[in-house]
Amino acid sequence: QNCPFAQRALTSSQRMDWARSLYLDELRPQDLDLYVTEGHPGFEVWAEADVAQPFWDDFRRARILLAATEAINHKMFFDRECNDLTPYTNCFTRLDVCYDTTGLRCDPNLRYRTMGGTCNNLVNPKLGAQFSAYSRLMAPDYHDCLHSERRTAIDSIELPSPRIIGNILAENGFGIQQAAPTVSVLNVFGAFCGQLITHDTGSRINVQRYNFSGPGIQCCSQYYTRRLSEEISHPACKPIDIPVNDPFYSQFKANCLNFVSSQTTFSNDCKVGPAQQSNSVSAFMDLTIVYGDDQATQNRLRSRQSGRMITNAANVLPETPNCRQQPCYFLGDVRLNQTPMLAQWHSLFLRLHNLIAPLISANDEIAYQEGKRLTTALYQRIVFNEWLPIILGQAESINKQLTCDPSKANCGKYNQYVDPSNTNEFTHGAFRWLHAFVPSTINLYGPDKRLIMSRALSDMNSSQVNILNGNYDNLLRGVLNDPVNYGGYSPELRNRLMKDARGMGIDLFSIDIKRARDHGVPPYHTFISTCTNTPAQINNWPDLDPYFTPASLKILQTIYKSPRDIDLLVGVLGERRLTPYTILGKIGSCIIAEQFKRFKFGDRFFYQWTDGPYPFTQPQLQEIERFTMAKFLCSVSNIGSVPQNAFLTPSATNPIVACTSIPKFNFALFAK
Ligand code: HEM
Ligand SMILES: [Ca+2]
Repeated sequence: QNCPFAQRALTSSQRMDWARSLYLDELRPQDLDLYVTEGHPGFEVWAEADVAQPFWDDFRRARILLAATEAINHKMFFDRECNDLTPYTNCFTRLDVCYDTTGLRCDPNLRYRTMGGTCNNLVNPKLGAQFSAYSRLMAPDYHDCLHSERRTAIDSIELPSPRIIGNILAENGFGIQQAAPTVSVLNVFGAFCGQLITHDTGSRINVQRYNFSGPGIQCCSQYYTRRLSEEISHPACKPIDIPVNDPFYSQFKANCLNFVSSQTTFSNDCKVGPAQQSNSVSAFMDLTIVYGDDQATQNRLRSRQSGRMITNAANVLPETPNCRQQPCYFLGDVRLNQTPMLAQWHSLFLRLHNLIAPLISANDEIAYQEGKRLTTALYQRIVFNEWLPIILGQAESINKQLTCDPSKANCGKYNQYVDPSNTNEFTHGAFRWLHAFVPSTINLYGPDKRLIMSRALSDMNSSQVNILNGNYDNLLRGVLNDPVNYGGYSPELRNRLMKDARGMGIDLFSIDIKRARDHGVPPYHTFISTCTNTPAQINNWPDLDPYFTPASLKILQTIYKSPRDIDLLVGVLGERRLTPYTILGKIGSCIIAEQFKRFKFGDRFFYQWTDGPYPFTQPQLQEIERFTMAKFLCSVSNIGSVPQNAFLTPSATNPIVACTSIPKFNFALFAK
């Protein structure tokens, strides 16, 4: 290949200069007061988890690679369409800074998944593994082709502030169309299942000081009255502007919301190019939220007796006093203390594991590994066969081979060329749409359906250990009974999330929109051609008629200058529903279905595969296919009765059934 600039390959000191010019990972000690401290709204988000040294080194080298790309870009090659680099990337591939995947020796016959997801894909053992990059369905849309935020299609001026977009949408219920109330709809329990899958497969982290775990970066002045000037703020700062007349924040005179760019890393093909964000957990649906991504976490969680994992006296989750809100729980994922509903989902799997493991073997190691394998299989089974048909619609889910009956239909097979990574468009775009359906209040009901407690979302996390330890079944009844919220992002999430003592919190909607822009997620219209399989030209507002109702289009026109500007999530929230009963439209369901295809066909250890190194036997597989969420809940709680389909609100078509009428899972088939 002709590499016209090869002789100009960057020396290591030049690369360091560029890295310094970006200045993203080191700060002077005197800048320390720029960090968020306890008591700030959103402290929980900005105070980051520990990152092990080798990953820090990766992050730093990735910045150098990006700096090199930037230098090439400025001096030589990109056009405005970001096209020109592609033919030359091979000239720059081995900048000797990428991690070495050849150093990973994978045993193709290994019976169990590795910690953190390495060696699942034998062609590229890092694909989908902890700390690899989020992948993409489309080329990123950065204004400078590399890392800066997208701008309007019309005059290349900044897009409207996410807060202003949120304020307009809030007045219009976020454009969300109401489902027919006469049928069962997704319940709160089902919404939090989405969050569980999210946390299993994705976790971006903010840029932080190099090799330093502590408070996160602050981009606004104290009390959030203004953004810090660029000279004194951290280069990773991208604060969100709040209008002075904001209906909520004006009472605090707050004009700035903290926002820090995500940590970037090497692209999965290790080539020069635009910024790629790091995913700090394994992207596989392998229950890393329960078992952890690394050996140290796993060791901390195992009891070393009959394969069981440790738990607290109430058999909810292990507790620790060493946390920001004391006491709190711990398990495989650090985010579990966000709400009792999320913690409870973790607890359900912990209980299931502890029920299964001792029945498999008396040998601790065998019981643990086999218990983990079966628990993970049962999780995949309920997500693909019960949860997805509700989210995507039964027909779509079957059509895409996501939901299937292995004894009757062709369920497809593992494909090593399917990239299992989590895509930016899914995690930082479409899948956050369920945030809009989280209710503002959570209710707890006793066995006699009596209301026992009703709590605003923003008041729950500080006392969640009390709530969950004492009210396990009451909380479960609440989330199973109550429907999701159809009014759009609730004020609890838009104003009071992780609030400070004054009651001022952060705005999840603004963060979601800003995050997608920070990650280069392209706007809504770019997905139309791919998702509809027909070339679509979206140049004028009427071109969007097939995708939005006239009322929704009118709102969008008040927000954006061009139909080519619409943030992906805003489009997904407002687009026409596929059927009156689904909560997604064409583009949203297309992006989500594509991701679940990757989670299934890109996972060498997916439970249905019969040709892997260690498949389930036919009788075992048949028993797994008989597992349901209702059976799961009856096995690990004392609620006594459940909605037949536990992800849907009870109704005439989804009656509440007694646990005694549900056949038990035959664990004997799995004994070793
Ligand atoms: C009370 C409920 C919830 C709260 C308070 C919450 C809060 C958050 C926060 C603070 C973030 C990080 C935002 C950022 O800095 O970019 C986040 C990320 C995310 N949330 Fe939620 N969330 C909730 C429920 C859900 C649910 C039900 C879903 C269902 C799909 C969901 C999906 C996601 C996704 C996909 C991400 C991105 C994860 C990643 O980093 O890979 N969340 N959420
Ligand atoms: Ca995982």
